[in-house]
Amino acid sequence: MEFAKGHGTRNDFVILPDPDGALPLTAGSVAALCDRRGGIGADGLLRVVRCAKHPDATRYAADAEWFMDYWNADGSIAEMCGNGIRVFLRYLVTNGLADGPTVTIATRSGLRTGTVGETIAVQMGPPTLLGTTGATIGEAGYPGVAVDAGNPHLVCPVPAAELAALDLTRAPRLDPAVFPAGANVEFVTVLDEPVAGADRHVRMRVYERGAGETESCGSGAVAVAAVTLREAGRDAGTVAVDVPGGRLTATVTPDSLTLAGPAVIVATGTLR
Ligand SMILES: N[C@@H](CCC[C@H](N)C(=O)O)C(=O)O
Repeated sequence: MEFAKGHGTRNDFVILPDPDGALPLTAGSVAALCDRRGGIGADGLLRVVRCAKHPDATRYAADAEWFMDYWNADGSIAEMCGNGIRVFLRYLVTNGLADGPTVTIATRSGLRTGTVGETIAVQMGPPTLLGTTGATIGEAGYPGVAVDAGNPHLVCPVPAAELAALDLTRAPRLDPAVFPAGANVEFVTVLDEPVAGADRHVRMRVYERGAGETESCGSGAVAVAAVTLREAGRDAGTVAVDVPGGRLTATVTPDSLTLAGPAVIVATGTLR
């Protein structure tokens, strides 16, 4: 079985081409492939399958050829992955499976259209800011804003000195009444250093549901940008989001959100 490996700002993915949906993927087989010692190693897995061949995507078959079947490293399934979409688009265009530069794919959260160039920009749709809630790490509480970015997020502003010191080796505890299916938790600090072309500049760390601390999370950057702009009293603007793996840029208008950043394929191979 052929595979590829790619990443977007070091949020990394195993890519499995399975146009006809023939692979019997299970939580166990995905977790084994994503295992960094016994498998290929990744934060998640992207199955490249035709919409017409996957039960979660047949309704999109008239509008998109390909479905991003996204799995977290622990074998759980997620609705959305902002870095995964960009890597998925890079894979499609690099392998001649889609004509660029503009490609629409299906996800469990709906159709998404991206533009493939040196970087890849995806129309993510406007996130929904929900109520305030919080996370707990050890004895410390972190108030934040719940955000639906296609998948669930909690955005917690923290001072710069605290951001680097946070222990994200274990999952922050959440209110199960707010997040019955868990959530990705972003901790964010607004930075003073301006970035050309951006209205706001922030630094983010993330604990991803189903993967642990990762070096980047595209949907997390979307959630962070929406919260950052709202707290600045703005309904539009561009936010530069620095993550441990690089920089993402989120541009918000009242009815859209575009996520942009690098996405690369680093290897191809054969599974034994
Ligand atoms: N890394 C992704 C998000 C992947 C899914 C997430 N862990 C979840 O369970 O919702 C991104 O770049 O958005």
